[in-house]
Amino acid sequence: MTEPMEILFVDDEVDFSEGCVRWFEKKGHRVSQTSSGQDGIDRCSVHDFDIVILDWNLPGLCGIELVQRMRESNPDTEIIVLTGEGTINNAVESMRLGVFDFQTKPFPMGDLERRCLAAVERRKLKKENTQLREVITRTKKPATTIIGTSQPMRVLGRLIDRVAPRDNAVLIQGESGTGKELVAQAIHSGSSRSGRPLVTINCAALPETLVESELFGHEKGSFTGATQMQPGLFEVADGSTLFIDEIGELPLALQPKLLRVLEDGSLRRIGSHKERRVDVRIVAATNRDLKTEVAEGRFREDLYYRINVMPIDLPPLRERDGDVELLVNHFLGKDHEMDEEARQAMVAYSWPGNIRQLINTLERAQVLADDGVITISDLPEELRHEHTQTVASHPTGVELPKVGSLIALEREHIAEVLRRENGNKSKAARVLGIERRKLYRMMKQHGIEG
Ligand SMILES: Nc1ncnc2c1ncn2[C@@H]1O[C@H](COP(=O)(O)OP(=O)(O)OP(=O)(O)O)[C@@H](O)[C@H]1O
Repeated sequence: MTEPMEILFVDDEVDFSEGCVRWFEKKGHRVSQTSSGQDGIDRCSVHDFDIVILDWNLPGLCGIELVQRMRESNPDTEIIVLTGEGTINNAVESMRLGVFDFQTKPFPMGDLERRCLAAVERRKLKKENTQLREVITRTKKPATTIIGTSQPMRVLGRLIDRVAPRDNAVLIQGESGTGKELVAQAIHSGSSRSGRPLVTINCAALPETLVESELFGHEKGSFTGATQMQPGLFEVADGSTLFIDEIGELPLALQPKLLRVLEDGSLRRIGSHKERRVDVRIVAATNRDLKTEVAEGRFREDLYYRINVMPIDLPPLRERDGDVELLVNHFLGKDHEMDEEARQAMVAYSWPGNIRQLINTLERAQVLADDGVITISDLPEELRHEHTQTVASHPTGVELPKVGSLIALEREHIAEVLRRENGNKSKAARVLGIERRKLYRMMKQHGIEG
């Protein structure tokens, strides 16, 4: 059984095309027909056919013009020319225009179906090529190993194994820097879609106006600056997984459009009337409480339920007993060591910025360390401070339950980084390992003056 194809016959010999339609429909393909070249062009501009089978000599439009206009309005659709009078010149000319095949009637139906299948194969390869090119230029490749053997991380590992092979949407929730992108990558790697690359978009990293065009694509000239047609990341991720990071930042006006793709896989590029179909699994992540966002009218309830089919909550690093040591060993590398006091400070610290903050801290310490040995003096002030407090109040080394609210800690940390960077938000955001927009939002939440 071959995969069903969507085919349009454009031929003014109505008996002939009706015969073709019946034959192809019996084989399970979706087929339509028209006897007018202009109607064929119009249909192609609103529908994404796999193949158009064209007569070369239609009244009103010459073959070359017809092919040119079809290619312009639909560069992805493959064209097969089937004509009563085939001349070498016409065949050469149509091939030059990118037509897949040029055949003369009568042509056996079985052979025509085989040519169609070959054309669809070429269409798939072209699409895969475009996808790969886009993925290489528009996404970065995250690391793949998730480090951690603590109880919550073992539970998480089992959950990922269960969720990955299913095709439902997944919502990953967790504080900033807890590894949401890494988990998304693991889910994708464990799915049947893993042969294709994971495609990523971060809604917080893009200006609101660009999010729509990045996700859904745009046609040439659809807005100022749209000098080239660009497929959206949904099209790039066709057959694969799209990771939508910071989905809580998705503008309210765009949310119905996302809901629609999730419901029936259909979308329209900006500036296009043509409906396209995609087969994309969504993995979304957020560090906002989406339920609150729904309650406060910033996130659509229907979209929330649609993406929250399989929720995964990532624990913050401070709740992963024993994992800090493992992460330190992993990210320290072969060229550096860390003395005992520094290790204790790393373990005792509450890591409001989670693993990302830990990695940044180690990178900084590696630069400062003398002779490759990291000591407490190479660690940032907030770690030294917390360490001193722990040691002072617990000279016997008894494990101390952490005091003070995490929110207060987060506030203090942001304020301190801003102070150190003399109020420069871009630099502070880089040090904190978060996007600038997110820093602004957190400053607002914590009431930190900018
Ligand atoms: N368990 C882990 N093992 C190894 N590396 C990790 C782990 N968790 C996170 N990381 C690393 O920490 C960094 C931050 O992780 P990631 O970007 O996945 O976090 P996030 O939760 O998506 O953050 P944000 O909400 O800010 O986007 C990345 O470099 C990631 O590779």
